[in-house]
Amino acid sequence: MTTTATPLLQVQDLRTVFETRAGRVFAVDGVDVTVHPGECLGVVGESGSGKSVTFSSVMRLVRAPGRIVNGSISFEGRDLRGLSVHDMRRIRGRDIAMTMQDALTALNPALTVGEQILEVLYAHDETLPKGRLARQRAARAKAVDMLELVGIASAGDRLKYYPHEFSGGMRQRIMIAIALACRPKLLIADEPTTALDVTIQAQVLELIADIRARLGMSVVLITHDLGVVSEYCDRVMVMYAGQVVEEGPTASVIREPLHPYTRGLLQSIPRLSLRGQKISPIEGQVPDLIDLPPQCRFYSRCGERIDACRQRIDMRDLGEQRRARCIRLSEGKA
Ligand SMILES: Nc1ncnc2c1ncn2[C@@H]1O[C@H](COP(=O)(O)OP(=O)(O)OP(=O)(O)O)[C@@H](O)[C@H]1O
Ligand code: NI
Repeated sequence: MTTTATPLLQVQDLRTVFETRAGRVFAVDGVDVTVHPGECLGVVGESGSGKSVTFSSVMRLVRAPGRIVNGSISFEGRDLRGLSVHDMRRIRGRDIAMTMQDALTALNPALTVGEQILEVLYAHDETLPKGRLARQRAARAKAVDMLELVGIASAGDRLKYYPHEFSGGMRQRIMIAIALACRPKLLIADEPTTALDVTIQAQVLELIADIRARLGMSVVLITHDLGVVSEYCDRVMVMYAGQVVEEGPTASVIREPLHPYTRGLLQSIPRLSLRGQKISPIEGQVPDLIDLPPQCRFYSRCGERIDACRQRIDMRDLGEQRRARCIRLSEGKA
């Protein structure tokens, strides 16, 4: 990966809102994302920070009452927001695939896993032969390959199983198999492991890393776990209350976090917090995303706040691919 290469995905100033009875929820509020070819980008932040909505917006899968109100989404230089529904469907599955947070609801309970993989292949795989029988045979062979690739034994037989006949970990693998069926250039994995026990978590993550290396694809890994990010991601983007608050190469962000929120996240993880430091969760709650005052969104929870934080805070470019949204950085301390 070189930083000068044209990005695979570039999102600028994305805003996605939900119109609710209580008011307009600014779920994603001015988010920029860059994913380079071949890299793995980690996206972290507490529950409700806008991680899933950001990437559902990229896939144009946000449902009413949600909608994208601003921003550009460019994939290999093509503007995804301007594509027809038909063209967008071709991009999904073929170029970009996303696995959803909840595998059980994301899979269709009424179809066998084989049928679900075949559906994707028939819709997107242009390398399948034309004749009906040859096409069926080739697609089935590919479906078996995909299940084997994600480590499911007796794949040929398992094609006939329904989603509920698999364990949670297996269902995540199946979702990954479906996502990878057309060899996308970008895989967006939304919390692929939260529901799983530690051993299976590691297996699923190793699997994604392995396939990424073999297929040369880019990965966006959405997770609560900075430990996972430190192990698997080249760069990390930290989200808080609908905004990106810090971004940079993983090793340097973990070694020297610039935003107080990132420091808070690190201190709440036993295996990453600095030795001798007390492990402590961040106190307080994420602010209500309706009627946000123009001030640092972390203000109420920040131990380092000053009066000047009560104004609009922009992202600052700090060199060496580091960016953070904290006014105290300009004072030379943060
Ligand atoms: N259907 C909806 N209606 C109203 N608001 C919504 C809806 N879906 C999401 N939101 C708002 O968008 C915010 C961001 O949600 P999102 O799912 O992106 O968070 P997340 O960072 O993925 O959290 P988690 O880690 O729990 O998955 C939520 O806090 C919520 O306020
Ligand atoms: Ni989410």
